[in-house]
Amino acid sequence: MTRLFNNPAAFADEALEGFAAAHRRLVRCVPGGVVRATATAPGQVAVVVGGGSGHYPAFSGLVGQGLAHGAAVGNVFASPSAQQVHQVARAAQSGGGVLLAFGNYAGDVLHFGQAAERLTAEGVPCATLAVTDDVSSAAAGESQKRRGVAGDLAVFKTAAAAAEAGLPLAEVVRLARLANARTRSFGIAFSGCTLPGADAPLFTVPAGRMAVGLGIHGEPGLAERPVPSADEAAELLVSTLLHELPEGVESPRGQRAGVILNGLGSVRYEELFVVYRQVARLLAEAGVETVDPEVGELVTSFDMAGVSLTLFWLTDELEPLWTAPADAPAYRKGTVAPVAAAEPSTTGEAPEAADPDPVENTAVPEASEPSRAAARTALAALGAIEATVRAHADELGRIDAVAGDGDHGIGMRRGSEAAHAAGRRALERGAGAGTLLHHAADAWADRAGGTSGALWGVILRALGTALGDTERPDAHAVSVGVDAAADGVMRLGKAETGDKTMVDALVPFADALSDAVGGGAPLAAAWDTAATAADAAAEATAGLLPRLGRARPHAEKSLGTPDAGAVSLALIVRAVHGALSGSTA
Ligand SMILES: Nc1ncnc2c1ncn2[C@@H]1O[C@H](COP(=O)(O)OP(=O)(O)O)[C@@H](O)[C@H]1O
Ligand SMILES: O=C(COP(=O)(O)O)[C@@H](O)CO
Repeated sequence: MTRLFNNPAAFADEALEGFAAAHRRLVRCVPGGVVRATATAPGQVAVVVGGGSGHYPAFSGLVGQGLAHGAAVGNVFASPSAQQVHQVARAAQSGGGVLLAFGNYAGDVLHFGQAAERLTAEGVPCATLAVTDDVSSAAAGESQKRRGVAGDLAVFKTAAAAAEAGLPLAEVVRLARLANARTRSFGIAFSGCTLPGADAPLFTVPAGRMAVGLGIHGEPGLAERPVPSADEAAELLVSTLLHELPEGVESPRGQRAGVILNGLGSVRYEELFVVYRQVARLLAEAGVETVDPEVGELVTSFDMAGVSLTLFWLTDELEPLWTAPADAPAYRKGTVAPVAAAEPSTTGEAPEAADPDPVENTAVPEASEPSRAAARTALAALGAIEATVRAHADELGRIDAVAGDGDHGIGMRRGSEAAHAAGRRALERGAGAGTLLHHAADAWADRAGGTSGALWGVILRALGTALGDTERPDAHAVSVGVDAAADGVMRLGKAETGDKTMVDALVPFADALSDAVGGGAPLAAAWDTAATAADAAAEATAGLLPRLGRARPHAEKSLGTPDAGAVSLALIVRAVHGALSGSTA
């Protein structure tokens, strides 16, 4: 239970503010997250990590000498936005290029990927790496689908120590990839976590049982077993990881391994040590030499009662990177060489150099009167979207919690509120429909983060591009925009119909709209027909098994429950129909 909070929606921002105030010697806040407060050598590669809040010390607590140069910090259990990642990377980089490293989650992959594209286009060499250490989240042959959990630390530490040693970006990336390929984690849980403001945990485990194969976002485990003794828990963790050795490790005997026994949030340190006692014995029996083991909370999930074990199979070149000194708020090792506090100039960018507010600082292109009239309708539609998302936020969170992380309502609410506010400011400045929707798109993606934030940004941007600022948009233009939105979502998210995502509501909606418009129906009537199709299609996702995203490892659990993103899309297009019916567009 998270007991101390003010406004749950502000929890992540307020926690970050307090964290930075407590660790001023080591970190400083920049828009989007934190960077080192200490100077970085010019030309050094910057390792920028990040992810959602709720996992402390991941990710902000791992920023400091010998560890990350910056962390982009998202909302609770939601990836930071591309804009946040970009801002943190600009502030952290010092001329040697940037490695963006994060756990392999859909939202992180989308947003860090977009930020990387933007940095590269600006001339900052940039690479990305998604950590995939969780053996329970996909089979060994599909390791690229695995989630990133406590093995994040092994990969981040390797990359950062390589950067600190002055290696160029290509070498830092190679070593970080090698570390990822040789890191495996597995966990168990006794109870789920409760998000700030929520009145129930994201999952529960019956008394006397434990969940096996946990995630770090309150995803339920993949199986249940009786609660073991500490020694039996150690046996399960060790045997599972020894069962799946990485390529290049034929047998555990004679190997050297970094070890992380990680508490997920409410397992006490003494309990961890009792378990570690047996972990160490079993590894020794198997002939594994442990190197600098870590026992403590390294990647948490609020107050979740759980434990995970990570083995980082070392090589001669990885071991010195694992044992290298570091000084971060939540991770200290050895003694780092003293360095001066960072001057804005040593980070390559002034810390205040945030991306300008797109609405306040971008010239609003001239728009025709018919397009400004359409912009008023678009704003009314954004208002209707905000209202319907607010009214259904709890329900969307509950649907998402069945097999996902329960944050869909929170993210959609943040995004829709920001989009409506940005649209209002754009209209006040005389924007046409296209520009208004572009501003709303950027605001949604930036404020919401997460998978749906990136995808709703794509939807609104595609619509804005189709409507433009000069013509009076007709039903055909709107339908073309919706088709482009569906194409854009599938291109970015790589989901197809049948994967149990929002695509399963968006594509039928786009097709039905296009058919009705092609048949001569006026926009409001065509939209009505299409919204009905989207509703039916969203309901029908209850019968699908997820093949992508957070829910995929829990496919069976999600059977019988519709996809949260498909449901929110159907609710939204129904609400927009109300706004269109009242307009002359
Ligand atoms: N690759 C994808 N393509 C399209 N939609 C996706 C994809 N992955 C997930 N989604 C949609 O995103 C929804 C979850 O959104 P959100 O709560 O923001 O996710 P997360 O917390 O996983 O980032 C899912 O219900 C699904 O509809
Ligand atoms: O939840 C996280 C990011 O994944 P999403 O797919 O955006 O939910 C985050 O906590 C781990 O980085």
